[in-house]
Amino acid sequence: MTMRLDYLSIFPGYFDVLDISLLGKAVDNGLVEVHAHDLRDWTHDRHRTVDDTPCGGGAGMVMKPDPWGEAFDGIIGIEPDPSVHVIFPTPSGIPFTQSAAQELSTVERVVFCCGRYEGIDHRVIDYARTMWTVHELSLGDYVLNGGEVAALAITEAVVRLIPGFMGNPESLAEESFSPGQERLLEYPLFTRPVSWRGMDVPEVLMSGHHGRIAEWRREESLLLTRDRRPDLTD
Ligand SMILES: Nc1cc(-c2ccc3ccn(Cc4ccccc4)c3c2)n[nH]1
Repeated sequence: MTMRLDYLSIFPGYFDVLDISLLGKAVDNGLVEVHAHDLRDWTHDRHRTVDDTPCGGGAGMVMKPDPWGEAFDGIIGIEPDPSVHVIFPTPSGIPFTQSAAQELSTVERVVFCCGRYEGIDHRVIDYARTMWTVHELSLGDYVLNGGEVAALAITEAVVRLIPGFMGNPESLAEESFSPGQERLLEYPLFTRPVSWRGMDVPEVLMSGHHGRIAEWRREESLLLTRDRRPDLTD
């Protein structure tokens, strides 16, 4: 199946990068179809206005609902369709996780709504919820200037899980946060040269003793996880 990805933003150029590298390959082999749209194409005033002052006062500007509604009508349609997944990256969203990426990788159509300013008029999200399957997602507890970078990160996490996308799917299965993997951080990786600037690859990895190597890797993962992500060891 081909996944269709749409991006609505006042900076559609952010998504030119999707034509490069692995994602570009996914586009070439028909796994995904990418369409970026400029929200200002659905404005009608001379200044192509997309924002206004917040009702109730407060700092900054809020994105007007009208352009979003007209863009939805033009890009998605006016009939409800729960098979369409609409994603609003937002600092107040639920944390985006690998399991959410896993679920989204089976969806046929995803529309990213990338806000700017202080955010989007809430009626836009409320309207979208009456029409499609909506996800308000946060990338983490840090503040971005808009939804575009979050949309790119979510896209990469999702598209790489589409069957047929990654050359060797077994490498996906081994990754941290993959289903079935207990949530451990990745052990340290090494490759040739064996000695580099006075530092050697741990001998066990050169021993050819697969049992000992697996044991060393597990121990390293446990130590790293306990040290950096005690929250994962609950
Ligand atoms: N995880 C995550 C997501 C975002 C995010 C997503 C979309 C938007 C749209 C406007 N902003 C700017 C903003 C900054 C602070 C408070 C409110 C809005 C956004 C930030 N930041 N961090």
